[in-house]
Amino acid sequence: MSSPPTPVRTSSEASSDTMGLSTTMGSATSLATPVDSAPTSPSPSVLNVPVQSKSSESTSKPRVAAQDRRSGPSGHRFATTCATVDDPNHKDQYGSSSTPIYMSATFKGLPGAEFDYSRSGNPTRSMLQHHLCQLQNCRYSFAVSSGMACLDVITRLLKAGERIIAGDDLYGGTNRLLTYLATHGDIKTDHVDTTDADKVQEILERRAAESARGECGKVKMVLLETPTNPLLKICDLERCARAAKRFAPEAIVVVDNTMMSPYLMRPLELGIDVVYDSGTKYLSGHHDLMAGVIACDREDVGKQIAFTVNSIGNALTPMDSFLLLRGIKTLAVRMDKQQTSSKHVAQYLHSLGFKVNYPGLASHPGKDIHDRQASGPGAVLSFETGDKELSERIVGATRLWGISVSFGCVNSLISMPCLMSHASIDPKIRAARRLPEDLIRLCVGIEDCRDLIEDLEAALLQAGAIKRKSQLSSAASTHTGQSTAEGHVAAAANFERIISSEADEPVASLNSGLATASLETRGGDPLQGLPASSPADANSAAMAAAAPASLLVSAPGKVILFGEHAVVHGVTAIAASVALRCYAHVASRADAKVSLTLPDLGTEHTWALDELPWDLAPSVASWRGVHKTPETLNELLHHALETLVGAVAEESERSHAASVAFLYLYLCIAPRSKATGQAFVLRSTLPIGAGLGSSASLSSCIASALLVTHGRIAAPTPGSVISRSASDLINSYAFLSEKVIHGNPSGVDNSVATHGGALAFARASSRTGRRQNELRSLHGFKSFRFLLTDTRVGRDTKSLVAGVGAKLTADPQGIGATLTAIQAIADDAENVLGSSTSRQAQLSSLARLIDENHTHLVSLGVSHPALETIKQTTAGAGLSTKLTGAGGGGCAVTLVPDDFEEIKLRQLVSKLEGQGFTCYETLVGGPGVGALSPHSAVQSSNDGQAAREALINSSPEALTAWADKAGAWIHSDS
Ligand SMILES: Nc1ncnc2c1ncn2[C@@H]1O[C@H](COP(=O)(O)OP(=O)(O)OP(=O)(O)O)[C@@H](O)[C@H]1O
Ligand SMILES: C[C@@](O)(CCO)CC(=O)[O-]
Repeated sequence: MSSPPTPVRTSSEASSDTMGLSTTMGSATSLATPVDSAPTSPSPSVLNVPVQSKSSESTSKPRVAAQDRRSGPSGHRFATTCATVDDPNHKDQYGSSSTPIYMSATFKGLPGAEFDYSRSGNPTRSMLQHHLCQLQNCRYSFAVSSGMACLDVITRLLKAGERIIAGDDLYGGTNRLLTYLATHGDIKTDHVDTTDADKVQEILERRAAESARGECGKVKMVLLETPTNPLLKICDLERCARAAKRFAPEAIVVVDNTMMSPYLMRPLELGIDVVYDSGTKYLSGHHDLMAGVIACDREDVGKQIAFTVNSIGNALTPMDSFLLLRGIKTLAVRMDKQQTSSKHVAQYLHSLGFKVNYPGLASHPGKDIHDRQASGPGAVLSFETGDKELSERIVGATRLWGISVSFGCVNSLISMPCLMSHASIDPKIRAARRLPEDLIRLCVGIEDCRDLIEDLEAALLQAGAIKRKSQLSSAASTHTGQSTAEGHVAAAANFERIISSEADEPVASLNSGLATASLETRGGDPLQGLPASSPADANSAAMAAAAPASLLVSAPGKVILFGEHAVVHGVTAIAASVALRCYAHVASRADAKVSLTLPDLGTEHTWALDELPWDLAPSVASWRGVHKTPETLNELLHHALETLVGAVAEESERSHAASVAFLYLYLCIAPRSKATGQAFVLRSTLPIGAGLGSSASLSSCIASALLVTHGRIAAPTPGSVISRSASDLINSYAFLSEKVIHGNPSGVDNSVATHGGALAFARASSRTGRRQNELRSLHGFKSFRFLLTDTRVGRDTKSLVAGVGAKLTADPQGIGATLTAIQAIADDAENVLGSSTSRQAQLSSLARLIDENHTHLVSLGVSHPALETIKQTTAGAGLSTKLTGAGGGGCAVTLVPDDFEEIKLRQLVSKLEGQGFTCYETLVGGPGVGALSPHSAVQSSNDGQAAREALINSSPEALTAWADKAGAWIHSDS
C-alpha cells in the first residue's frame, strides 16, 4: 500500500458549511460548485458528478446480459466501469494509479472547504461513492459501516407510528432490527410473503384503508429483497413498487440488493426508490472488511440520508473505503466465475434429487420474474436434505467449503442458516415462515468448480446423504477422467440420494440392527402415485390396492429390568414385554376427514384432510427402493401439528402429545394423493405415564395401523406372521412417534412394544463409540415372575430424561461413572440369564442386581418417596425392587422368586394397595405388535364396528378379555 499522498486541493473544492454537515460535494448536481455558491443547508453526501441519469424507459427493459450492461457517463460496459476508478473532479496530484487513503480525521483549511472532518466527508470515501454512482446509474451514493448500518440509516426516514411492510424470509439481522424498531420506536412491520405481489398489494390496500380510518399509521416503507436469503424466493420488484406507489404513495420502496450486486440487478431502474447492498459481500468480495452502500436517485430522500449518515457518524472509514473500492474493480469478473460455478453446483445437487433453491434452475418457480429483472441467478443457492442432523454432518464434512456466515467471498462457504445467519429468529417464527431447519446454504466462490463439486460429493458420501450406485452401473462412468465441471455434474449419475429424512441405514440400525430390504415393505412411491416400474413396485402397488379398510392392532407395554435412563446415553438396557397392551382400531370414513378418538383421555379430534399441512410432510419421492423412514423429527411439521392440534381443542398435555404424534405419523405414512377418510380409536389397558411404556405401545399401534391401511406393509392374512422387515418398519415409525411424545427416547420401549419378548438393547452413541444400535433377543426370561406396583404418582418421562441429560452435562465424570456401573449391571444380568447356573443362583443374582441398579437410579435423581416406600415394603417381605421406566413416580418392579409363597404375595399386595398403590402381577416376554385376523367375526362384520365399540366402551380388564376372544391374532415374527 502506498503511503498516503498529500491530499489534493483543487479550486473546485467547496468550503465547509456552517453546520458541519457534509461538505464533500457541494451541490447535488455539480462537483465543481464554486466556493461562493456552496450550499448553506445540509447537502447530500453524494458524488456530484453528472452521471448518466436514469432513463425512464429503462424501467421495463428486458434485462441485458450482465457483461453487456453499460454504466457510467462513459457508457462503458459494466466490467470496464468496475475496473476504471476515475473521478475527473478529484484527480490525484501525483497521478497515483490507486486511490490514496486519506487517513486523516480532520482537514485543515478555511471554513467551507470541501473536506473538514472525516465523519462528514473524506476524499477516499468520496472516490468510492463517486464510483458507486457510476455503477448504479444514480446521483446519490453513501458508504457506511455495514449492510445493517444501511438499514439503520434508511429506517431513520420513518417516524414513530409509521409502518413498514417487509418480507417474511429475511436475513436474521434485518429481522432483529425491525423487531427492535417495533418495540423501541413504535415503527411496526407487517411481514408478508413479498414473493407474492398480490399479498403485498393486499396488505398495502388494507393498511391504506385502516390508516384512512385512523386505525393505524401510514405505511412509509416497503422493504423488499430478491432473491430472498436463504430460500432464494423471487419478489417481483416492479409489481410491488407499482402497488406501493398506488396505495402508499408516500412510502419509499427499498430493496436489499446484496444477493445480486449492481452487476446483476439495478433495482433503481425498476422503479425502486432506495437500494442498499451489504458491501461486505460481493462488492468487496474478500471478506476482509465490513461495509454497506446505499444508492438512490431521489433528491429529497438523498438529502435526508446524507443528513442522517453525517449525524449518526457511521460513514465508512478511509481504509475500508479504499479496500471496498479495490474489491469493486473485480466485481464483474468474480461474479461471472462464481455464478458459472453455482450453476454447476446447483445442477449437480438437483440431479442427485435434492430440493435445490436456485433461480438458475429451470425448475425454479420464480425464474421468469427473476430473469426479467436481473441478468443472472447469482452465486448463492440452498438445498434441503430432509434431516437437520444429516445437514449438520454434511456441513461438518466439507473441507474446501468454509463454514461461515455471510456470502459473496472469493472463497466458497457453506452454512446452515437456522443455526447461523438466521439463528436470531425465534424457532417458532422460523417454523411459521417455513424456513427448513435442515436447509444448507452454499455461497460459491472462485475456486475450480471441479474441486468444489468433488469436495461436496465427498461430504455427502461421508455424511450418508448419497451412496454410490451398484458397482455395475457406476463402473461405466466414474469420476476418473472427468476434466470439466460439466463432466463432474454428469458424474452425479454414479450416485443416488439416500433420502436423509427417511434414511434406511440409521433407522434400521436404530431399532433393529437390520438394514433389510423386503418386498413386503416396499413403499412404491405412494404419495407421488407414480406408476409401478419394477417387480417390487408392482408388489407394493398390489399391497396398496389390497390394504384393508378396517383393522384392529395391538402392542404390549414393557418393563425395564436394568438400564433405564442410562440407555439414553448408550448403556445397555434389559427389558421385556408385559401382558398389558394398547389397541388401535381404524375404519374408513365416508367423508374426507380423519378422526382420532382417545377414550382413556376423553378426547376426540376430527380434521378435514385439506386442513393438514401436507406441504410439510416428508417427501417420499424415493420410497421406491429399500423402505425408508424419517430418522429425525421434522421441526417444521412438528410445530405446525402442535399448532393445528392446539387450535382445535383445549385438551390435556397427554392428549395433545398423543394427537400430535398420531398426526405426525399420519402425514408421514398416508399418501396425500390417495388419502381418504379414516376413523381411529386408540386405547390402553396399561396405566398411562406409569413407566410401563404406554407411549411406545401406543406408537407401535399407530404405526402399524397406518402402515397396513396405507399399503406400506402387507395386510395380515390368516396363518401368516408380521415379517421381521415389516416390524422393523413399524418400529422405525413408532420411534418417531416416541420422539414426538417424549423428546429423547432411547428406542428401547418401542423396540419391545414392536418386537415383543425380552431383549438387550443399546443405542448408537457418541459417548460409547457404538456406531449402530444393537438389539439381542434374550431367552429364558419368560419364566420369571414380576410384581409391578404403580405409585399412581404422575410424572413426565420427557422432563425426567432431560433432567438426567442435564446432570450428565454438568458432571460428566460423576454421572459417567454411574453409567459405567449400570452398564456392568446390565452385562452381568445378560450373562446370568444366559448362564447355565442354577435357577436359585440366577434369581439371587438378579435380585442383587435389581437393588444395585435402583441405588444408581436414586443417585441419578429419578426416584420418588412413593417408590422408596414400595421398596421398603417389599424388602420387608424379603424381595428386591427397583423403579422401572422413567421413575419420578410411576411403577416399581419386584422380582418374585419361584418359591415365594402365594399367601405371602397376597399379603404383600394388600399391604401395598393399602398404602394407596396399584399392583399388577405380570408375566413378561409375550408377543409384540399384532393384528386381528381379517377373518375374525368382529373384524369382518360391519367394518369392525364391534371392535370400535369395544375399544371405546370397555373397561381395561373387559377389553383385554374381549380382545383375547375376538379371533386369531397375527403377531410379529420376532
Ligand atoms: N391410551 C392412551 N391414549 C392417549 N395417549 C396415550 C395413551 N397411552 C399413552 N399415551 C401417550 O403417552 C404419554 C405417556 O408416555 P410416557 O412416556 O410419559 O409414559 P409411559 O410410556 O407410560 O412410561 P415410560 O416412558 O416411563 O415407560 C401420554 O402422556 C400420552 O401422550
Ligand atoms: C427413561 C427411559 O430410559 C425409559 C422410559 O421407559 C427413557 C428411554 O429409554 O427412552
